[in-house]
Amino acid sequence: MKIPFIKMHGLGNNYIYLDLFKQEVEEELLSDLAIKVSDVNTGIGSDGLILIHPSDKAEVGMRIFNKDGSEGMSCGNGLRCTAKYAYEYGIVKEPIFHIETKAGLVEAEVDVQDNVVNEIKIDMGPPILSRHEIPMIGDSSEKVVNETFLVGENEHKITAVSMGNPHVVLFVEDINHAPLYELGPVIEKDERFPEGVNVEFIEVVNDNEINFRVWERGSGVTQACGTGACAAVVAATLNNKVTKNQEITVHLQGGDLKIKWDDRNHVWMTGGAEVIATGSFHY
Ligand SMILES: N[C@@H](CCC[C@H](N)C(=O)O)C(=O)O
Repeated sequence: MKIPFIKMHGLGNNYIYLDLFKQEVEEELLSDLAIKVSDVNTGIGSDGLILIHPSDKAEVGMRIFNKDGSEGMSCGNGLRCTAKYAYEYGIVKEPIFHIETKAGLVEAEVDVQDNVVNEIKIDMGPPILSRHEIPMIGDSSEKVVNETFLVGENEHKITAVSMGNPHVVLFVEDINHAPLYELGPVIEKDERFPEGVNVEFIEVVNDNEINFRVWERGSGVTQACGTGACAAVVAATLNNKVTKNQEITVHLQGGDLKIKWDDRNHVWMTGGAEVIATGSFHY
């Protein structure tokens, strides 16, 4: 079977995208297909698979599968790439439209010059802060802010935020020494997070800037995570390290995102998206 695809990235967070407006792929194949296309040696090489699909709730829908074949609920970088594709390939005609994800609807606005989408702003909606909704095991339904979290005998301080998908944020002094590979995979699979968790390390540079690294649930280290950058700004605000309702530049490994948690409790993400290649995957 030959499956037409487009490969796109948002700040280096790269996925194989399938346009389900033009083709059908059986549901039972999707998890395995994500694993196969992501393999850098025997596949195309990517952080996972994203489906751009017709929706009865919005102009366009998006589903994300991680590298290990697990399905995520949302993907910030994937949303910007989906928005770019939807506009440039004529699925939508207006610059403001909605995208359906498993976590709900988001609003996208594309900035277009000469029919090319340069920048995309997404209203990611309100962050979810109650422990049970993240979900994280524990007695109270309070927010998880600067909570002591034991890994073996070592104490860490965590803040947990869901942007439709679960994130845990840890503050570090120096981003270049963040224990990504040591703590990332351990916290991702910790039993206190029944659905697993994405793990972010952030260094607050000043009131307007954050340095960021991520270990993603189901994909490991990636160059960027859009929902993670939103969670990072929410966590930094909850810990009084940045001010609410102002735009924060998040420096990810693959580039910068502008994130704002506004007074209406919505998180806004603004950044770019790029096409890498098109082709057919032989499955
Ligand atoms: N890279 C994404 C998030 C992808 C899903 C995540 N790994 C999960 O399982 O929740 C982003 O840009 O947000």
